[in-house]
Amino acid sequence: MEKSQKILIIGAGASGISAAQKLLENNYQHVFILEASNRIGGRIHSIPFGSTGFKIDLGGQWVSGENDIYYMMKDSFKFGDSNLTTDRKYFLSSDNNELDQKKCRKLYDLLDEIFELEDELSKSEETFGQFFSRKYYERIKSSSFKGIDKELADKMLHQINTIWNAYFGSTNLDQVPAKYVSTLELSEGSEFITWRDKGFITFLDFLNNKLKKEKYIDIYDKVLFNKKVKNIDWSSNQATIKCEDGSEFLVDHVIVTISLGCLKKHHQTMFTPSLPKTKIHAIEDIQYGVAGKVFLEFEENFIKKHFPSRINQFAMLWSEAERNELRGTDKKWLLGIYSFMHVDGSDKIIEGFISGADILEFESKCDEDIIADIMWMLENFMKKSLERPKNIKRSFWSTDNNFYGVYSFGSQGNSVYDLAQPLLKENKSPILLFGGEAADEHDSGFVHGAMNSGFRVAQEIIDYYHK
Ligand SMILES: Cc1cc2nc3c(=O)[nH]c(=O)nc-3n(C[C@H](O)[C@H](O)[C@H](O)COP(=O)(O)OP(=O)(O)OC[C@H]3O[C@@H](n4cnc5c(N)ncnc54)[C@H](O)[C@@H]3O)c2cc1C
Repeated sequence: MEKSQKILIIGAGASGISAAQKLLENNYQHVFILEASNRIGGRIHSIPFGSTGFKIDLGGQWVSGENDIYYMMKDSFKFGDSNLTTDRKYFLSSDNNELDQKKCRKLYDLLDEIFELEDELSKSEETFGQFFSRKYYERIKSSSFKGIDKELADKMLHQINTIWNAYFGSTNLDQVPAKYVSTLELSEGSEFITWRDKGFITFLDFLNNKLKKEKYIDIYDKVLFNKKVKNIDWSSNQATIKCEDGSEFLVDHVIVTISLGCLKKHHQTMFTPSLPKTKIHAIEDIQYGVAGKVFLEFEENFIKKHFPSRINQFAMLWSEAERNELRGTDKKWLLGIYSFMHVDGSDKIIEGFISGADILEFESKCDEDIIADIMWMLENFMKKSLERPKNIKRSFWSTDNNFYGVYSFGSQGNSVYDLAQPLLKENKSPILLFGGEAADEHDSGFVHGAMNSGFRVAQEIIDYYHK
């Protein structure tokens, strides 16, 4: 049975494509997507890089554990694994001393150990920054850490903080409540399952191909590109959507999947009438983070050439004095790089993941300056002159006004639930529905959270008509 209701989805990211797939699969014929940019994927952005055409991911990259995406695709796609384990990570210091890697790894492992204190985290009134550093210094007083000097411990704490900040998108771990961390659910299996040379876009292509096979419908044909929505008038029984280019649409249901960053920035002008107080409170309460990535392609396998065998990731440990010195310069963004890692399936590309506070500095510099800063740092830490990369590619999530950042974090109380609630007309018809990663109660921040939020909003419409 074909269903005639007009459904408009705003945003062609993982959430919007998943919502469209489910609705089209359920015979809703009049489904279309307005997308502000000229591409599918949103915060999934897989692009060919370097001389081999290998696809890197500037946004969502790893399937984090054996989650719903993994199970959906494991029989049809051969996943890889980045194997970013502690025993394959190498730590560098800029003074002349070779660091004792065993000691470094022992300290580094506290990253997971303290994270696993779920019960204590859930009862704590501290920020995660306070909780983590308190536990960290308590732990290293124990006899098993005998012989580890304070300076090394301080350097490692900075490295671990950088990783956590990149993970949450925070600029400072005092933004993250300890309680919130206790609510995070990790799936079984590696957190770094990869798409090898294909990129995360493979997942959206998979959803599309599934529908093409079942219903002969191409979801991508349903996307209208370069349509930036300016206003959604939901005062009548149907909603009127106005785009920046002057086009207008009259529909029965609107599914909003734009990033929390966009909602924070635009909700006041985007909705007529304004959103209810609980929704606004949720938008303001859930935090939205920043982070970045830089990919470098070298002539040779950089890690293999300069590090012991089996190493696939290296990190810079900065002393407090070095950090203070760098903070006064335009190179301060380097302090946010938590490591450079190999990219599964490519020998010549390395990837740096950058957290926080100085991301705007990173995004505002030109490629040549970014390379110069990185080479300055690497030569300083590795104490030799190094070959320059032949290609660079990096992300600009924070300054891109279709995103304003990377992912949501730190919600407290009922905010995610409130954000996810549909807004109903008097006849109980859900006129405004809210998807997007930030509106997923279990896995916000992740692609599988975005996917599930898309399936959820589609189901809300299906259920309404089913009743
Ligand atoms: C650097 C980075 C690394 C990440 N790493 C991982 C990872 O390894 N694993 C993982 O699972 N997740 C990761 N994520 C998170 C994951 O990518 C996102 O949670 C997910 O892709 C979000 O999907 P979405 O559909 O909710 O939103 P989006 O992908 O943001 O989709 C929303 C779409 O709306 C469009 N839009 C915005 N405003 C308007 C408007 N006014 N009108 C019309 N269209 C508009 C945007 O252009 C966008 O295409 C990462 C994200 C980033 C940025």
